[in-house]
This record gives sequence, C-alpha cells and structure tokens, in this order.
Amino acid sequence: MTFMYHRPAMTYSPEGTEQFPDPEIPETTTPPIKDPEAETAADRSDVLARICARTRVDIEQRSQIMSLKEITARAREVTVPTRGFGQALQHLTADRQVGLIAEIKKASPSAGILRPDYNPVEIAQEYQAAGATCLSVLTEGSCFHGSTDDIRAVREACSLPILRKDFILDPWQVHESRLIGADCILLIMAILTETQAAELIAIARGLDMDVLLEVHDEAELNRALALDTFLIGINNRNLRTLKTDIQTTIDLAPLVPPDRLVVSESGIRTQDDMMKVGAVGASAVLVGESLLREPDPGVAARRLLGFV
Ligand SMILES: O=C(O)c1ccccc1NCC(=O)[C@H](O)[C@H](O)COP(=O)(O)O
Repeated sequence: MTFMYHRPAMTYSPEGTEQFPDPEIPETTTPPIKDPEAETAADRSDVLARICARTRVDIEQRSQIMSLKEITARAREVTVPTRGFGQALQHLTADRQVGLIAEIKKASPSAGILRPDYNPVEIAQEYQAAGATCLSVLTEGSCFHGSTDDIRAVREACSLPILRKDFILDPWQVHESRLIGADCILLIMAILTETQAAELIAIARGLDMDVLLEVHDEAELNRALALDTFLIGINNRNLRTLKTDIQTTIDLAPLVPPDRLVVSESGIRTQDDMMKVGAVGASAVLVGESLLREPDPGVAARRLLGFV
C-alpha cells in the first residue's frame, strides 16, 4: 500500500497578519518545577510517567472550565490556514538536503535550565534568519517551562511552520493546538496505544494540522508504520534514561519505507551528526539543546547548517 500524504494548503503569511480568535483557553494548572535538575537527578527513570500524570490532571481540570465540545467547536471555527509543516520538509527532501527543525525551550528534564533569560520570540527570529526550515516550540510547563503563549508569540513574529512539542494524550489538547497556532503536533508512541494515536491523528487531520509520530525502538516504529501518518520522528533519546545516541536513527531509519519522511530527534550536536543521520535517510533533524546552550542560537544554527 502506498501511503497517501494528506496535506493542508501551504500558506506562508507575512508576520503579524494572521488573526487567531482569542478563545480564552483556561490556563494550565501545573506550575514549573523550580529546579528540574534536582528533581530528575532524584528520579530520572519515570520522568515520562510523571509528566503524563501531571498532564492528565491538567487536562481534566481545564476541560471542566472549557468542555471538549466547546473547544472542538472553537477549533473548527479557525480560518487561518496552517503553514504546511510536512510540505516544507518534503521540499527539502526533493533537493536532497537535511532540514533543520530548530527547537525553542527554556529547560528540559535532562539539561535543567538552558536559558534563564528565555525569549522565545528572539530565538525564533534568529533561527528563521539562520535558515531553519521549521520551528519546534515546547509548551509543556512543569519540566520544560513552556507555555501555549510561547507558540502564539512565535507565530506572530515568524513565518516558519511550527511544531507544538508537548505530551499530547487527549483530543482536548489537539483542538487546543489548532487554537494556539500550531501547524503540527508531536505524538509519542511510547505513551499512546495505536487506537489512541489513530484518534488523535484523525482529529489533527480534520483541523489541517500535520502529525510527527515519535518512536524510539523497532516495536514502536512498527506500531507507528501501521498508522496513517507521513512524518516519523526517531527520537535518539531514551525517555527512561534520558541518554541520547544517534545510533538509534542509524539503526531504525533504514527500516522506514521511502514513502514516509524521517526526522532524527535529540542529541544532534554537529554537522557530522547531521551528515550521519542524513546518510541513513533522515530528511530533517530536530535540534534544541546544542543550539540553546550557545550564547547566540542563531549563529549556532548557521554553523550546524554549514553556513559559517
Ligand atoms: O529532553 C529531555 O530531557 C526530555 C525528557 C523527557 C521527555 C522528553 C524530553 N525531551 C524532548 C525531546 O525529545 C527534545 O526536546 C528534542 O528532541 C530536542 O532534543 P535536543 O536537541 O537533545 O534538545
């Protein structure tokens, strides 16, 4: 069976001209953990389980303020077109280039606080000027110190397609993603059954968003390939130990059929890393920490892309 790539119309709008409705989505109830390093050092192994548990509580509380029915209706009313995340990556593949999805986050469980003076808009503009193909914005609050406001602000200031990087478990969050201006959502096979993933994919499609389906091992990859989705993210990070190894992409990318597009995620530090994952079929890399640790993430992105 040849995979049929559903694709929303690609529309790059000039900055600041898109008007998203303001549906007054209830704010998250999970405050940031003040020192993620201290917490994860004590208990790294179940960080994923803890993030998911917090997320479930958060959705439960917020959906009591704005019901699933209401947020669904509001998301369906959005008329601003999505920006074609998958299509932007597909164009690169045609040119045999490895694209950069440049990530914006203040902190992570493995790295702690990356940028105390976090300014997502400034970083996004630097990445765009440096030649990134797409952006990834962390919106998870408790461990990554992100917020849905970060996507809204970045979208206003940049024209690149945006991935909402979060721990999406529930249809409520998919509708929320469209309302805040995401063009693509991340779904993580390690935390979803096939049935759940299929439901979330169908909702995202219905709202014209792309889906990046993340896997870390062969079993997850096989489950992902059974689903109707084009973008396969191979996460080089083991989400239990939090260690990264690009050998994960080197092992798994050759198993992905050529009608899918591979994104290699996490632990990419150098051009050499990019070339290694490109050589086994990755069309793009998703890079955060190694850029955000630098004083000027835009210069670091240029260096990674070989422009300086
Ligand atoms: O980064 C973490 O510590 C982490 C912990 C638990 C779940 C997810 C986590 N990271 C998400 C990611 O995979 C990265 O944000 C993304 O792939 C970029 O990776 P990097 O370039 O290594 O920042």
